[in-house]
Formats: sequence, C-alpha cells, structure tokens
Amino acid sequence: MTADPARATLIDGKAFAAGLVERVAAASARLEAKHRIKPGLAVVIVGEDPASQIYVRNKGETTQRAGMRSDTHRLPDETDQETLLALIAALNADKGIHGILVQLPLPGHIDASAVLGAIDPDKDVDGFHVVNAGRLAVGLPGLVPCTPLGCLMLLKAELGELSGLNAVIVGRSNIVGKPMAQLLLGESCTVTIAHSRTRDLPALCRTADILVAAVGRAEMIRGDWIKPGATVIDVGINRVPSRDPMKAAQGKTRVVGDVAFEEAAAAAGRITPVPGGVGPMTIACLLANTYTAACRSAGVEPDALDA
Ligand SMILES: Nc1nc(=O)c2c([nH]1)NC[C@@H]1CN(c3ccc(C(=O)N[C@@H](CCC(=O)O)C(=O)O)cc3)C=[N+]21
Repeated sequence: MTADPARATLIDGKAFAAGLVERVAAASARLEAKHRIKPGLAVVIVGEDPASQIYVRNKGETTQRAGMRSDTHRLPDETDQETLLALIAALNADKGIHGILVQLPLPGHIDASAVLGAIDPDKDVDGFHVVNAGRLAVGLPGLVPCTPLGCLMLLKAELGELSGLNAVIVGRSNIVGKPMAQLLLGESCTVTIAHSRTRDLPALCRTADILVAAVGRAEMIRGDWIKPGATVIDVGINRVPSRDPMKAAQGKTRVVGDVAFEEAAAAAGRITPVPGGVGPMTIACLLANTYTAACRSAGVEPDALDA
C-alpha cells in the first residue's frame, strides 16, 4: 500500500469504525422492522469535566446516526450516590433502554464499584460489571468492554487468524488490559500481561507479534521495543503540549498515544494511529453492544456485525 517498504501500514480505525456503525445501523433497522425494537442507550454523566462532555456528545451523535435512541442524563457534580443509584434502578426497569453507560471517572464522593454493580449486567454495555468480567473469563456469552472488543476486531480484520501468535499487553487495567488478555486467549494467542513491575519490558515487547499498549503514558513504547513486522495497537490517549513552542506557550495541546508513533512505524508491520485508531472503535463497539443487548432482551439472535 505504501511506497516506503520500511514503514508500517496504518490501521485506519476511523474508517473501520464508520463501517461498523453502518452495519450496526442496518442491523438495528432490521430489528426494528421485524420485531418493533429500537435499541436504546442511556448515558449518565456526573459533573462538568470538559473532556467527558466531549465524549458524551460524540457518543450521543453517533448513536443517533446509527438510528438508535440515545438519552443523556447530565447530573451535577454534587449528586449523591443514592440519587445516582435511583436513576440506575429506573433505567434498569425501563423497557425502552437496552444499554446503560455511566461515564467514568465519577466524582470522588461516589463509590464507582457500587454504581457499576447496580447496573443490570444484561444492560451493561461497557462490560464493566463483575458478572460480565466473569462471563468473559469462563467463555460465556456476555457484554465485552468496548475498547478491547474494538482492538480485537481490528486485529482480526488485519491479520485474520490469530492462533499461536505471541501477544504482549502492556497495562493490567480492568477496563482494557485484563479483558484484552481474555479475548486474545480466546483466539488462542500466547498472552503476556506486562505492567509497571515487569522486568526488562523492552525485551519482553520484542517477543510480541501483537503488541497492545494500554498504560496511559505518552509515547512510552519506543521503536526499538518493536519486533520487525509486528502489529501494534495503541490504546493510549494522552494530551501533551503542542509541537509548536508558540502554541505550547498558549497552553495548546495535541493528542498522542502510548507508543512513540514515528519510531514504531519504522519497525512495525502495521500500527494504529492516535487519534483515528482505537478511539473511534470504542464508540462503534458501544453501539454494537447496545444492539446486541437489545436483541438478547427480546430473545432474538443478533446479526453478524463483522466486515
Ligand atoms: N464508562 C465509560 N466508558 C468509556 O468507554 C469511557 C469512559 N467511561 N470514560 C472516558 C473514556 C474515554 N473514552 C473514549 C472513547 C473514544 C475516544 C475517541 O474516539 N477518540 C478520538 C478523538 C481523540 C481526540 O482527538 O481527542 C480518536 O482517538 O480518534 C476517546 C475516548 C471512552 N471512555
């Protein structure tokens, strides 16, 4: 595809996500025509964090583009836990709502695990409920966290069969690293999870056919950590000062991943950019999960959504 053979092929997550949203929209339209069910997503945001507001708005817009119902509940920062739990109970009981997402992080006075635990696991389109984590771990059908699900879709679309490949995941969070490991294990990869205590991380990364970076540290993964030809999936979204010192002085920022992109692209076979890689897939998978949840609520087998 590229003229320069020494440079990795870009994995266009934005384009793949747009295709997935289209397939979800078509599948949702069929569900509505046949079964009179319009998938409905409720997004709950507590507080005024500007970055969170942007995600919530993007999600709302994409949901409507997919022909789904999208309700956004904006609660003030000082909302108490009982009020939030009462809203979740009402959404659990609402037959028109098939997916519930509570935007993280929550304000410090709220116990996030109590809130996530109150969501009906069958409406838990983030896949963060312990019941869904357990289902994923033992291979039962459930709802899978959106970011790792999106990464897996990109990997399968790019590489086809993943069986037998060495996968190294850098980062052990409950929302990315651990579920990513479960998904890749399910594809018969040999999976290693690395973290802040890992010894000789560069050497470990050089064993990876698939390298997933989900640490939340700007450009931490360097070019000489990449096995030549490896597939690199960059989950990080980090704001750093603009390259232009004038703009940086004005407080302007740019978004970079957890991978030093230019260096890594010189070694990797394929790589996701930031922005335009994993991020758009996260939102597309949220819609896919909402569609799946709506089908299951009616006992309908979901249509396949792969390309
Ligand atoms: N309960 C919950 N579930 C979440 O999934 C969740 C959350 N809380 N809290 C916040 C994080 C963040 N998140 C993003 C999703 C997509 C992009 C995305 O599409 N980013 C674009 C634009 C990036 C930019 O330019 O800022 C891209 O990467 O190309 C970013 C961030 C979901 N989150």
